[in-house]
Amino acid sequence: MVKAALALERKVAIQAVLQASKVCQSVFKNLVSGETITKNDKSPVTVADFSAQAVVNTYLRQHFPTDPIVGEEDSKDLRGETGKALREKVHELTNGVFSSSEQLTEDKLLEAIDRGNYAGGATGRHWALDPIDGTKGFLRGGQYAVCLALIVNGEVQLGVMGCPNLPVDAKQPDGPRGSLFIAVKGEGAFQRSFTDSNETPIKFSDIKSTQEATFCESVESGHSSHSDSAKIAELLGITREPVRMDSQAKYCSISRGDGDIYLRLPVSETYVEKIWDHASGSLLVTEAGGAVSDVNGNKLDFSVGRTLLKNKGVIASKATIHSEVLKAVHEVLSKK
Ligand SMILES: Nc1ncnc2c1ncn2[C@@H]1O[C@H](COP(=O)(O)O)[C@@H](OP(=O)(O)O)[C@H]1O
Ligand SMILES: [Mg+2]
Ligand SMILES: [Mg+2]
Ligand SMILES: [Mg+2]
Repeated sequence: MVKAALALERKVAIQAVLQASKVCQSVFKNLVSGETITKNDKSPVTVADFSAQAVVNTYLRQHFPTDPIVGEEDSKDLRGETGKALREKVHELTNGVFSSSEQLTEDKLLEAIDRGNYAGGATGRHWALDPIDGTKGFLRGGQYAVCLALIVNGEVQLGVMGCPNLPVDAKQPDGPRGSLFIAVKGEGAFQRSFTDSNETPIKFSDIKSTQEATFCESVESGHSSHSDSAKIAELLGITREPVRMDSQAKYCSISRGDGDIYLRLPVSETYVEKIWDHASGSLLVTEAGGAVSDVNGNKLDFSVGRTLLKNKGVIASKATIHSEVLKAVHEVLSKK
C-alpha cells in the first residue's frame, strides 16, 4: 500500500483545529464585554482568537518544532499592564486545553502566540493559521472557521478547517453543527463532524450550467462587493438569491455542493488578501473538483510572504464553469 502523504501533519492539524474550535465554542458561550478589542485596522479580535492561536501553535511546536508559522495574531495587545486582564483570560482558556504537564506559563503563552510571526515565502515548509476566520461572524453567532494550512515551497499541501456553527448536513440546518474539512493535495477533500472521526469524501454539486448556480459571498459588503456580484449573477443567468456567510465556511460550503460559486470582489484598491484567509479553503476547493483564481484568472500565489501580494480578489467555483464565471467577472469589473 502506498503510504498517505503528510499523514502525521494531517493528524496533528485535525487535533489542533478541533481543540482550538472547542475553545472558541466555550468562549462564545461565556463571552463578556472587555474580551473583544479592536485592532488598528478596526477589525475585531477576541480572547478566543488569541487562545486558538496559542493552542494550535503549541500543538505544532510539540510535533514539528522547526516548522515556522504564519499566524494572524500576535501578543502585542496582551503584554504589559494594559494587556493584563486580557492576558490572564487567554492564559486560563489556553491552559484549559492542556494536561497538567503541558501547562504554559504566561511568558510561554506569549511566546506560543508569537511563533506565528514568520514572514512566509517560497522555500521550505511553513504553516498558515487563522485562529478565527470571520471574527465578526463569531461575534454575531454566525459562521466562523479555525483554518490551518501547510505550505511547502509556496504550494498549499494540506488544509484543515473547523466550522463550529456549520451544520453537518446543509439539508438539515437545524440538525447537528460542527463540521471539520480536510484536504491533502492529490488525495481529495473530506468532511467529518466534530464528534465522529469517520470522514466522508465531498465534491462540488453536479450542476450543468451557471443558470443553476448559487453564489456564496461575504456578509460584509466591505470585504466583497455585493453590487458587482449581482451584476455578474445577471450575466450568468443566476436567479437564486446569494447565500451570505462569514469566513472560509464559504469555501467549505461550495466544496460540498451547498453553493457553487464563491466570489470575493475587491472593494478597495489598496486591500491585500492574507494567506491565512485562503490557503486551506482554496486547497479544499481544488481537491473537491473546483478551480480557484484571482479576479484576473491568475493562480493564488502563496509564495510571496504573509499576503497574496500578486493577486486581486478570489473566484472559486466548480472547475467546469470557472472560465465562464471569470469571463462575466471580467466584463463587470472592466467597466468600472
Ligand atoms: N477590506 C477587506 N477586503 C477583503 N477582506 C478583508 C478586508 N478587511 C478585512 N478582511 C478580511 O476578511 C476576513 C473575513 O472574511 P469574510 O468576509 O469572508 O468573512 C477577515 O478575516 P478575520 O475575521 O480572520 O480577521 C479579514 O482578514
Ligand atoms: Mg482578524
Ligand atoms: Mg481571516
Ligand atoms: Mg482571523
